[in-house]
Amino acid sequence: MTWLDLADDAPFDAWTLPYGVFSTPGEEPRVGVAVGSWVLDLAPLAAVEGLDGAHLFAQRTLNPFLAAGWRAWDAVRGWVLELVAEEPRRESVEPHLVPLHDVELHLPFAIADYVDFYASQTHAENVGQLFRPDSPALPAAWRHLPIGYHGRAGTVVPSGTPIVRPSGLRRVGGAGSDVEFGPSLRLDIEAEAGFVVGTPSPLGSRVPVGAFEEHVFGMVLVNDWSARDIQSFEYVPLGPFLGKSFATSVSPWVVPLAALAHARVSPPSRSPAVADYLRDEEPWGLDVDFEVSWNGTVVSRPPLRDLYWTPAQQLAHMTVNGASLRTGDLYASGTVSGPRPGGSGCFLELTWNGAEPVTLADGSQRSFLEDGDTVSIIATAPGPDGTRLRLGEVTGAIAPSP
Ligand SMILES: O=C(O)/C=C/C(=O)CC(=O)CC(=O)O
Ligand SMILES: [Ca+2]
Ligand SMILES: [Mg+2]
Repeated sequence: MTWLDLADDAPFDAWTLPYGVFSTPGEEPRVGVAVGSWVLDLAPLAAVEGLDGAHLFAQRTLNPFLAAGWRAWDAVRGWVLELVAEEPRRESVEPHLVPLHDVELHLPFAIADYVDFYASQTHAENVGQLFRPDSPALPAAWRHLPIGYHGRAGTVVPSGTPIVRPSGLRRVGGAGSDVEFGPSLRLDIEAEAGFVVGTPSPLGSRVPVGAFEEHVFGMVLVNDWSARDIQSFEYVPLGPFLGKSFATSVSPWVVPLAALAHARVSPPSRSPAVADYLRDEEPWGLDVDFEVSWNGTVVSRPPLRDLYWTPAQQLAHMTVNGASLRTGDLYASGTVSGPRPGGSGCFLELTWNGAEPVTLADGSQRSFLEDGDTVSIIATAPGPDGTRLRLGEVTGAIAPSP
């Protein structure tokens, strides 16, 4: 399938071909595609090949390429697939392969708006029980529409950025205790899939479920860091605010939707029947498996396939009121927690709000994040011919409160 010599443990294969922004010492950041253990430097290669639109790659963000639309995305992916598949191209391609370990990776696109959903039924039921023990586990609207909130686009950071422990007002001793200001004592993660909008839509128009592939370019891995103590004190009635806006990490490589063709599955059946604008004819459930490591110990494997609302429905919902889309909009699935044990997408659920700490490989116990802790989230999905694709990694370490 490729003339490249790909090690079994290489970060990527010759099919996923994710896009990112990289730089080498002394050179400007620019667009590349990851293949095996290399980055394909697209701008000079496109220039050599006389490709239309080579300028889209000599850029510090993916946004110009994202804005070029789905025909351009398809054409460039087709070209890159040829480059790595056809032996006669080897001579012209090889000079433009940069070893991944020699590059610095940047935020891949300038984030326009950031939305976060709440689409995992298991997660919503668990958080409902923990935060609102006297109410039904699922909010009344949950099965009718994909519940979400608007996050803070300016604090979306690339994988590897240190996460400074946030401070805020919270009740240290639980319900009824005094309100105190200080560093969060319940700092958590949320493993999510993020979807990247390429093609914008005008204000006042709706994007139907069926137009998902025309507007959304691809997927990133997201860690929506969450300060549970700050969040649970502040969130009624407007939802998450400072408990989540301090940082959201994304993986540096954007996996095009086209690479996920073999991962598509039917979403779970829904009852009651969904409103017309949310009806999905094409299955956009995704069989992506996440793996969450805490200081190197794998603590959970959340599955995306059970997500109640697909990214296609989330896009239709975000725009049904006429809200416009912009190139670079990011919307995340919501915490991915599977219905079976071992599938928790956050530590709030994994440790049942700290009541059931986990033991890491070094023997230490954890309920929430301590300073110096590192969390890494990776994901895989089915690829062509029974292969398993690696979809990258999002990682971050906790820095102490200043
Ligand atoms: O139910 C709540 O009050 C809060 C829920 C969350 O913290 C989850 C959230 O950010 C959305 C998600 O990731 O599923
Ligand atoms: Ca979230
Ligand atoms: Mg966040």
